Amino acid sequence: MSAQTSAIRFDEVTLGYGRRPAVHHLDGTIPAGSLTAVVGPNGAGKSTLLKGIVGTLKPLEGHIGLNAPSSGIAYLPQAAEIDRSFPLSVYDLVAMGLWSRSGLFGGIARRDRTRVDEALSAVGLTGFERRPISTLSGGQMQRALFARLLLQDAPVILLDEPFTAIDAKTTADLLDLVRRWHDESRTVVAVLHDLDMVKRVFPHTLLIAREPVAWGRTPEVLSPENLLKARRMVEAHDPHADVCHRSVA
Ligand SMILES: Nc1ncnc2c1ncn2[C@@H]1O[C@H](COP(=O)(O)OP(=O)(O)OP(=O)(O)O)[C@@H](O)[C@H]1O
Repeated sequence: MSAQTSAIRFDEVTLGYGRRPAVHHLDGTIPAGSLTAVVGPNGAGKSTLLKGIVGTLKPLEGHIGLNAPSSGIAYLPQAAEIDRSFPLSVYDLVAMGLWSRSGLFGGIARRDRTRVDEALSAVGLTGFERRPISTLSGGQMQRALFARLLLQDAPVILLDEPFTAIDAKTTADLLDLVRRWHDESRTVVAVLHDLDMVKRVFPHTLLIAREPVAWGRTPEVLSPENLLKARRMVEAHDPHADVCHRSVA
């Protein structure tokens, strides 16, 4: 897949809640097959950005173009947004990854059962099939959610803080899956706070602080000057500001 093909394109996008912008002046592309980290201080708009790409949040202004149908996006929200009290077994949670192909009532064929078993094995959860998800540890739950992503088989994968409060072994195992997706030329975008991990694993980074601060190759983006600028921009942000109509430079 050509690195020049765009998977996601932002045209002067503003995303927000009500009329309050959370992210604005977003203009640029995420190339197909790229592995991009989204970093920035708390409240910088990282989760908002992913919601805009998934389509659960419509832009207040501008346009987000996807080079794939919305069913071609697999999205892992922050752990806090996932309701684990829902009475669901690990097997059923993971098998939900097949819905985009089988449909809600399509039933699971024998071949699909093998695929669910393989996904569970790939994340080290063989033997957990019948466990209610409410009984899983945080790390086991994250493994199950990655197994579901595996089955979704999507060309674009969005991960919101996938390794927060996850131990080193689980993080290493799940990072291997991220690398595998990248090797398979999928487009992966992950919101992360661990800058050492970003430098080690993610070739491209978008640093945001309510608007892009820097976007490009990770070593240049994560300069001390850019990180300081991002922190200051978030601190200086006026939470009551309305949509701003700055013209594009
Ligand atoms: N549902 C909502 N309604 C109103 N405001 C919201 C909503 N969700 C987020 N915000 C606000 O939008 C801004 C950006 O939030 P967002 O969650 O995107 O930041 P973030 O960079 O992901 O932060 P963190 O690193 O803390 O997860 C914040 O000021 C937040 O309070």
